[in-house]
Amino acid sequence: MLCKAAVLSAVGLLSVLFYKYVLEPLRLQRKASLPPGPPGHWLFGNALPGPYAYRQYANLISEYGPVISLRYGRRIVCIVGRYQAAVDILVKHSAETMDRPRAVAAHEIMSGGLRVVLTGEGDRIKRLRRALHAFLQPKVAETYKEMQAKNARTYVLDCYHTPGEHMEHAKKYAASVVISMTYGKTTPTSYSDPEVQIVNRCLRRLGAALRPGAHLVDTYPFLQYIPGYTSQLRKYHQEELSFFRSQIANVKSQLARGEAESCFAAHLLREQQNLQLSGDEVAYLAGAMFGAGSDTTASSLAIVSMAAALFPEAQAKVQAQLDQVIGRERAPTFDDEADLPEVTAFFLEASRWRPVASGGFAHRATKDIVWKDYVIPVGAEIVGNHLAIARDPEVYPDPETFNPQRWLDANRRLREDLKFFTFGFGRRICVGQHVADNSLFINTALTLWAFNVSQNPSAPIDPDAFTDEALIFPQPFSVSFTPRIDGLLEVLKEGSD
Ligand code: HEM
Repeated sequence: MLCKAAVLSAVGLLSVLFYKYVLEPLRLQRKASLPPGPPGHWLFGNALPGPYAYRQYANLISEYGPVISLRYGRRIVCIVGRYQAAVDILVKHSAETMDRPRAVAAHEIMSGGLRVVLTGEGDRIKRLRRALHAFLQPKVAETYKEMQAKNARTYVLDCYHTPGEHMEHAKKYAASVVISMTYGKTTPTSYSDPEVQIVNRCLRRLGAALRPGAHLVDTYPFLQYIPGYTSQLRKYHQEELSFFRSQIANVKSQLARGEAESCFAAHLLREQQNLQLSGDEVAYLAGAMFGAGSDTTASSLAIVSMAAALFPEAQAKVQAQLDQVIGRERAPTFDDEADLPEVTAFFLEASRWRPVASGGFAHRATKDIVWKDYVIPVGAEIVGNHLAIARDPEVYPDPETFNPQRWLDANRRLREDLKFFTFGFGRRICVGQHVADNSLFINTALTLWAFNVSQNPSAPIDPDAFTDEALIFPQPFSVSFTPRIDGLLEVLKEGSD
């Protein structure tokens, strides 16, 4: 009797697996309405892309059209690679594309389901984003400007003293700003600080877990129930959680002593009831700020320096405006922003030329989405490929050329009608975009005002040498920072008093 039941359960299980992993992929394969894409194996679908996937996808967009579809086993992935298609699919359908695909290893196990950037549609993401908005919306972002300007001056001084370490200085700037905002730490944060090293270790593990094909449990979630199979991933989660909890505990005791600086963690603790957040949601939300805001900003600053060195004529145009508006007796500040459209145009173009989130972050369709003659089926992953969109020749003519002037109108003012998706799409757009834009403005203005940034003739820059990660970073490169201001150190010091 027992034996018969066991056989029946085994047959039942095999039928379910056969349907899920053989019949369902075939059904999806036959769906004539999917956007076009390269042919794949009848059962397994397309081969995983290998290194520099974001470049390969951008090439497929040039070959097959603005939206392509690929199939990896049961997963359908649609890549959106042109501006208007991104507006049509990811902006106009933002309610149906705000979900994230399931990430068993990276999110459910390694992050305990708590990491904001990987959280799917539902009540939790609404609560988390509401809490983030309250702290990062444009009006509140204004209040960080003074701290950002102070750190930007330190960045310029650091580049002056040790130009060979300019990328470390960019990382120090970004880490200092985000840690000051999050935990209220006011002293500069070095990348070698133990706390930063712990967060970076966790982020590296996360990045590795997010690589397609990294963990079999993502394809076969039932594996997580095999005792011991995911114990390493669970250990990583415990390590990260206890670190995030310890940071919150520090702020809690500062609050109890009445010594807490005004910061995101203090705000979350004070408003925890209203925001309806659990203790661990608070810990992870604060911890996630570093992951989301640090390397993104640091990489963007390094790309600005790279572009300045590679394109001296574009740099000179910004400096001409800086000389005219600011002169050389004082340093630019946030108050000058409206009068310095060349500065903004320069960093907007740098962010388009080498988009930090080149591959884009995956969204997931919660309904069938009709686009032109195609249907993106419910459950499909939708990824806006920033690199391909940045190369859309209809929106950015001559897209390979670095040309900040494309962002300005005939009156040399910033164009209202030209946009790029540096910060992503729809209801998952980056919540830190205002803080990030402020960082880019003040650092670009101060750096190009203070220095002529140039290539080192003995070490020419390779403009394509970038890391192969979810957030791309330039490979180390050398630049010279030649002061253009007499008494630079004194002028910088005067403004900061
Ligand atoms: C130049 C710097 C930055 C860039 C290029 C950038 C880019 C992005 C992108 C592309 C996304 C994903 C959007 C999508 O899914 O479509 C994102 C999400 C996010 N960003 Fe940023 N970001 C930057 C700075 C920051 C900063 C400074 C913070 C916080 C202080 C921040 C916090 C976040 C958070 C919390 C999310 C997750 C939002 C969600 O999944 O709902 N970012 N960012």
